[in-house]
Amino acid sequence: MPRFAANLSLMFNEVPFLDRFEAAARAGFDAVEFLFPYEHPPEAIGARLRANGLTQALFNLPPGDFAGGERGIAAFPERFDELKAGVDTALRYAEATGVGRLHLMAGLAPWDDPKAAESYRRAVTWTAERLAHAGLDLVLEPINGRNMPGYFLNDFGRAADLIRELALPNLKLQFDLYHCQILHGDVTMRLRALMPIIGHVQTASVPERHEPGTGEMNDFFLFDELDRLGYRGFVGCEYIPAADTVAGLGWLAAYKGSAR
Ligand SMILES: O=C(O)C(=O)CO
Repeated sequence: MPRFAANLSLMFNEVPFLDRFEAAARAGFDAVEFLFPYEHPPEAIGARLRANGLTQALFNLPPGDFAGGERGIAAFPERFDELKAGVDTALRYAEATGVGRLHLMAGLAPWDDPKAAESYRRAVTWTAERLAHAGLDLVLEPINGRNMPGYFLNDFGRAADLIRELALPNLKLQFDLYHCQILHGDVTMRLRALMPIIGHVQTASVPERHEPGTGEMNDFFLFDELDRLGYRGFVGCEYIPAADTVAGLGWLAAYKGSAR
């Protein structure tokens, strides 16, 4: 059975961020992920992880002004120095949390803009090499345009091509089952084709981005498929609970009960 990580940016919003670690552990999770930790000191995050026996599965590198609408800066050549400083910041959090992989967001820019494309390649290469020295993977995630209009990396094939072309050993794909279904469909076949380069998986129901098992996909089949394909990483539960987070965890109990 895959190892599920609660996404603390979307789940357990009933309590303040730092209290979500305990809430996730009490609900039965042994791993967590979140978008950004940067409003809290690294030591505070590390302490919550340790106090609750949790593993940090993933978080994102600094994305620019997220509250102001930015969704990453890697595609902007004039932001390269800021990106490099952000990597240093993220590495302090990586050390405090023991995380094994970080996600680099691209930004809102057209894929066919040559300046954006060149900037993205340079940022990805530089960041992956920097993270390699710290023993970390870098993951890239295609994101659908309904949730993030104008996002640069909005195609799984393009992401896979870039990862294969750069051929950096610690550069991998973040495969969100939800984004894949919305962007392309045929999720199982894409999992099979891309498994050798997948470094992290996320899940949510389609179309509402709620609990797995509540939408158009057979999420349990996909979780079983991850096992069949030998995936040993985490599955981040990056979904918006339909109501109360804990009340909505019936899907996890049902899946655990059905899994061999
Ligand atoms: O928006 C998403 O799906 C993300 O995972 C951003 O990191």
